[in-house]
Amino acid sequence: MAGRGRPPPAAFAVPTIDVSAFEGADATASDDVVRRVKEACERVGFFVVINHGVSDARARDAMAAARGFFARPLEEKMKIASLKKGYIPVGGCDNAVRPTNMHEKYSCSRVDGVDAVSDPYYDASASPDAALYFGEQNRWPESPSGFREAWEEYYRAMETLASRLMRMFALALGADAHHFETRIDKHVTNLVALRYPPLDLDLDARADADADEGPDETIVERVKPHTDPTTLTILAFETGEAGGLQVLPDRRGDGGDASGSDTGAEVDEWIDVPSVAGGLLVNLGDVMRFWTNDAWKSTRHRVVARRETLALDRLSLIFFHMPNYDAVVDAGDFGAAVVNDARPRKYPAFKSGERSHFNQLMRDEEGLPDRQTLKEGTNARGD
Ligand SMILES: O=C(O)CCC(=O)C(=O)O
Ligand SMILES: [Fe+2]
Repeated sequence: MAGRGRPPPAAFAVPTIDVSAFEGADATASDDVVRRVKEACERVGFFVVINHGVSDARARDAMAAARGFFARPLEEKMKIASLKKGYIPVGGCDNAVRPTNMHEKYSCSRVDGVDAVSDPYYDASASPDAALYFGEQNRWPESPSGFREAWEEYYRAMETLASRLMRMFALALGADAHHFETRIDKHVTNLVALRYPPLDLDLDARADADADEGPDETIVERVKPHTDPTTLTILAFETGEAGGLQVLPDRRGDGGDASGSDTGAEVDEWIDVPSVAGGLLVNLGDVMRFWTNDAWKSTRHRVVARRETLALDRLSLIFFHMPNYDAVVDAGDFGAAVVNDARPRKYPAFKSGERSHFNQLMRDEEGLPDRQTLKEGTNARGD
């Protein structure tokens, strides 16, 4: 998939960042990791991390467990059906971002700490917010055996990695490394497995034989263009390859090039996400975009199948990191680093939960058929 068409200008390529030196003995090397992460966040909002501290086996085991679960009979899977925490079959829910006939899904939320009912934050009877996030328990498949353990371990590994990334972000924004700690220590993150079955479609019947630079009829969107509502999202792919995941860098505004050159104005093409052995793909979501007053990108992405990948049975494992639902997202936290004469303040502070994927309020206010859907050329994201 990579290598189709022209390579993206360097400013928009998805970089690979070795994060092993972060918080290590060599302060200069650690600073360098932060500098590279900052650059990626400003330019493209996507990067691949390597030497991230999550063993390959963790991801492999969680993937294998998901694959094993999806292979179970439908009646068995439906025993743990749930829109929020559990199974959704192919065709099982109305979702404008992910066409529902193109995937089945399993998800869980927090695996530790949520039983602390003495803390009203977790007590579903204490507030509508608590009920929204903690009114339902995770639903674990009975088979394959070891599913729950594999997922819990992976979830914890993702929590650790997300916290590390958030420390990098804090430093990159000129704040104390622990700035986000009290805003994410009760996070409401979902871990989601999406299985996209092979598609039985005849693309040639839809378009001319030459599909290479072709119009949209030559591809099928397994996931439509959207931004994530998250702080950050961490993706792993079963084959190690992104398999059709593409990004559309934002060419509005400052174009993403810190040098002020015009590369930003040139890109209007979807860019294939590179495959990097042992890498995990990280992207910023809307929460970080709001938190940085648009200095950082929450970049549109989608998943496509082309003729040669229609038969691919694709599996992705996605950690949609969301802060505490009561965390205040305020660009003022970072002072002149993100709010200055050249970049006047765009958003009032808001509580993270007001814009989360479980919350339908913004969707209505923004007139969206789906809260994640972006309409070209409009302020559909609430700005
Ligand atoms: O499955 C994937 O690779 C990405 C899906 C995605 O972007 C999403 O669900 O937000
Ligand atoms: Fe996404």
